[in-house]
Amino acid sequence: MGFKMGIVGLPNVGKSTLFNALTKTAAAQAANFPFCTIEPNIGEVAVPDARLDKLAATAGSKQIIPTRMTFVDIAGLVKGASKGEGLGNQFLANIREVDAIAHVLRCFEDDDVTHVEDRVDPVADADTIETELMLADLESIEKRRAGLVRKLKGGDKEAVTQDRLLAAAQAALEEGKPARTVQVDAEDLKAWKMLQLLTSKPILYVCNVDEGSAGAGNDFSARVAEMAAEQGAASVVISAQIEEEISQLDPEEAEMFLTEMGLDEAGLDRLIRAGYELLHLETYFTVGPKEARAWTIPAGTPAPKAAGVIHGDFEKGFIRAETIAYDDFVTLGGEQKAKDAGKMRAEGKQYIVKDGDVLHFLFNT
Ligand SMILES: Nc1ncnc2c1ncn2[C@@H]1O[C@H](COP(=O)(O)OP(=O)(O)OP(=O)(O)O)[C@@H](O)[C@H]1O
Ligand SMILES: [Mg+2]
Repeated sequence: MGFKMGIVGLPNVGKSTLFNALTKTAAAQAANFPFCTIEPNIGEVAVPDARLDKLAATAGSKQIIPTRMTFVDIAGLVKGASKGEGLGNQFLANIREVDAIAHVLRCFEDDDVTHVEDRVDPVADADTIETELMLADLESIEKRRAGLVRKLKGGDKEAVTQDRLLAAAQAALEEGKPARTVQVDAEDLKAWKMLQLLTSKPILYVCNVDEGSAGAGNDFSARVAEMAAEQGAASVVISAQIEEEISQLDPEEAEMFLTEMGLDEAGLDRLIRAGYELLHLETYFTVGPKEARAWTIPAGTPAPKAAGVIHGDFEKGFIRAETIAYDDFVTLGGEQKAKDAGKMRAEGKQYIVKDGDVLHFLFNT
């Protein structure tokens, strides 16, 4: 499956620095000039989950394999981007392809680091980007609706749904509201997602603050948090520069460094988890002596589909899932003991997997 989070924002706000920190590489060129990034950088990031370590310790698993999420570092956008300014439309396709947006906002003062608009104002920056995305959506909606006219005359059912959804998005956008404010019925969700509207994607604001504000945030990030709350969006505070430094350290050094800075965990972990929540993703585990492994599923996934994440055959030949809740597994002391205590359930095809389930799939091939 794979879930993709796009890193979006004005040029030179720290997107590539953040990407490098997340992927613990120097894969993306990060430098103090606008439009440093042109081609998107794509990287997979382990989703931190303390439960996985506990499960591995309980079962004596040799290897720990976290689940992963993809981040895409996208070129910076500027005012007029929807009309071709800056890198123009090139980046829009990159944004269309992601499942959610991490919108990086500059929340640090530093006269040496260029701001494309020569001032630090994250709320205005957020507005600049959102406006461009809304304009791009409006333009693409107009084009697409014009392209549907013939099919609509023919009564094509799919076209009718598409046009109805596009019209709803258009109405919101014309009122200056992003497409994500449109209430979509459950049965339309799939078609809605297929429209890939830029402003329909869930958004997480990332406040890139100065080193000293990594713990408590600053006035800029407080204003972003306020704006996010008004929109019903999430925001996290992070210092991309510090995170990049921490990501280069070995785990013990990193822990010491975090303590020194008064942080209880790396901002990246919070960011990755926030992204996971934003996408309504959940985790189930497979645990044995060889490995303890985490797998990602959308919330509400039935057992056979969850099995299919491991292998298509698991889904096709699904018989049942031996299921132990995470807490039972850990407090009772592993699979056998949980089973002895009557805490292993045999779940069938209708079972909706719960976050934290430890599963063992039985299947036919
Ligand atoms: N929290 C921070 N505090 C101070 N400087 C920072 C911080 N985060 C990033 N920077 C600096 O800002 C500059 C731009 O960073 P980066 O290249 O990551 O931006 P970008 O958003 O990817 O830009 P572009 O859109 O041009 O690709 C770099 O010099 C980086 O070191
Ligand atoms: Mg960059």
